[in-house]
Amino acid sequence: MSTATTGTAPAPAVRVADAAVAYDNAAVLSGVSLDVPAGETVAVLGSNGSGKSTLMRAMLGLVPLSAGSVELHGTPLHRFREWGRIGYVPQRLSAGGGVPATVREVVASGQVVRRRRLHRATAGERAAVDEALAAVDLADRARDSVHELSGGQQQRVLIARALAARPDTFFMDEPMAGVDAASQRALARTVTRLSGQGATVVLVLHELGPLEPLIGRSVVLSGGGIVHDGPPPRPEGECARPGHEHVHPHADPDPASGALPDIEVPRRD
Ligand SMILES: Nc1ncnc2c1ncn2[C@@H]1O[C@H](COP(=O)(O)OP(=O)(O)OP(=O)(O)O)[C@@H](O)[C@H]1O
Repeated sequence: MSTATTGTAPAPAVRVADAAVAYDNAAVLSGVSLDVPAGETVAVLGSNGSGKSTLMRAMLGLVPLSAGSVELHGTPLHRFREWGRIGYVPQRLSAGGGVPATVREVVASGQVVRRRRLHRATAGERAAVDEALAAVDLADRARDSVHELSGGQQQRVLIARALAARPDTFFMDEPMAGVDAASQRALARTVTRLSGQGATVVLVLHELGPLEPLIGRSVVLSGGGIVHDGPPPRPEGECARPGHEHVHPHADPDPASGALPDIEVPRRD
């Protein structure tokens, strides 16, 4: 596995430099810059429509930049070829045109990018699929159609699909959305394990939830740009009470960093 280097320091897993994205000429992001060092776990937070998914999709070249650049592991996106290193968990399972697919088939499809050409799965690949299914507690549903699964279970299938290719850099877009509490804890354990193994994990989240102990850095989007990049804002006092559902930077220990807006985080049940 190669990692491009600049001098002696390894290249960041992700480098976004002065990036802008517009849909139909309407700016969604502008002047966004951030580095995610290899091995780091970062949460991207922000209110609905603040551009979290757009930023993640831009990091993967799934939406075009109108300005700026993105590098993955030191390589400009347009030249990046090591897609086997990348595991992407999109926000939700696409309808898929009603094509019947078993849970196992969908999970195994995550390995296609690893394969040079179509061939029967090797024992190692089958083992990786079994491992991924076990990691999300769906081993007993492997033969079922994904369409029979609940939304939360389908989300776990997407996570298993990303795990099956054994990438080292994960992009997860709201992996907790619509996932029951037990699955959320299982996912938190999975992310903890990946992080412990040195993986880079970029998560779009509405709230930190069970992932909170893992998140040392949060990037908060608002008004098309980054308004906070550092330790996650911690709720205190009134805002720490159960049912209080927003994340915002409270007493800022560093007055020089300026005032930061409240970030409303709606509950998603
Ligand atoms: N394909 C698209 N075409 C046009 N506008 C889009 C498209 N995708 C997103 N947008 C708009 O861009 C803005 C940012 O959307 P995005 O999904 O990135 O935000 P988000 O922070 O991930 O929101 P949410 O928390 O609701 O998922 C929104 O105003 C959205 O309506």
